[in-house]
Amino acid sequence: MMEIRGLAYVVAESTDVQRWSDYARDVLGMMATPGEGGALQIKMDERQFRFQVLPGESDRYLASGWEVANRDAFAQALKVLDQAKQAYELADEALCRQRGVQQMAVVRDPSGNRHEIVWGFKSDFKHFASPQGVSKFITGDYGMGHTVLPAPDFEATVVFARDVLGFGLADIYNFRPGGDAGPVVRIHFFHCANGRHHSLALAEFPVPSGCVHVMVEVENMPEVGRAMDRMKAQRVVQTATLGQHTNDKMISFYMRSPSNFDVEYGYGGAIVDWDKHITHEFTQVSLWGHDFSIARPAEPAQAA
Ligand SMILES: Cc1ccc(O)c(O)c1CC[C@@H]1C(=O)CC[C@]2(C)C(=O)CC[C@@H]12
Ligand SMILES: [Fe+2]
Repeated sequence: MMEIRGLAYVVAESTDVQRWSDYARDVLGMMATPGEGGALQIKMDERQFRFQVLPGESDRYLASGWEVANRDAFAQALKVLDQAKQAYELADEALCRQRGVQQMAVVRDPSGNRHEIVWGFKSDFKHFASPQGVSKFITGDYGMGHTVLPAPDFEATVVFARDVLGFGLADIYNFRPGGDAGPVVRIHFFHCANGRHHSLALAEFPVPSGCVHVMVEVENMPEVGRAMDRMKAQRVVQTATLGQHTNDKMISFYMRSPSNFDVEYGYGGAIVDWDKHITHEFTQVSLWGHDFSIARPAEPAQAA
């Protein structure tokens, strides 16, 4: 078994790193500092970064960083990859230095998403002091949050998440974008070895930016409200209204990021005891709120 402890970081590509820097500081309330080779380090806790933004030709999501506990757990992860006959690359020293880790194995899932399995993060443990006075982000043992990735090759990608990366299925949502009678788009929510309800979700549709959204969590409701005010003040596009999810009970809103995936900004995510959890299918996205239609283009008119 591979034992992933949490989502360590995400990597994005940007044609305008300054825009990401402004977004991180002015909207997310995180610290942004220039790193090596024009990379931007976005800090939300005692780690050097949780978002790494690389200058490039496009505005998209590049990779998810998954952390195992130590060298032994990493060796075990490589054993799992070998046994699964899963192709992987060990990152060279330069890449390990850029991400600030001891070792990294890079794999692509069947839908083409890049996963970086890492151990041994490097940090100066510099205090996180939010430029917007955000009290704190919920990270630590729970990882930095969750990521929702496109999985057009759904069956194979779900098997990869479960049998290769070792994620457990928390619950299932069969999304019917066209209404109750319409076709089903599956979304599976996966947990790793922490109490966060999901660290990864796989959605059965392609996404040009490479990611549906990344969720970050703050410690109280006022911080969510204040983030909404900053989103408005900076004219960032909101993609869903405030609401509360049925599965993880998170109260959150959604907005666009400069790399064209969304950021879900939330509070109050449930902490799950996996020995007691029962996997199920839920049929409502939210207990209240979460209007995703605010940013969706209108249905194209039927051709005559
Ligand atoms: C359903 C759900 C539970 C917990 C979450 O953290 C969460 O983000 C979601 C929503 C998943 C999904 C999405 O992110 C993109 C827009 C989607 C497909 C919808 O329009 C409904 C469900 C949404
Ligand atoms: Fe989410």
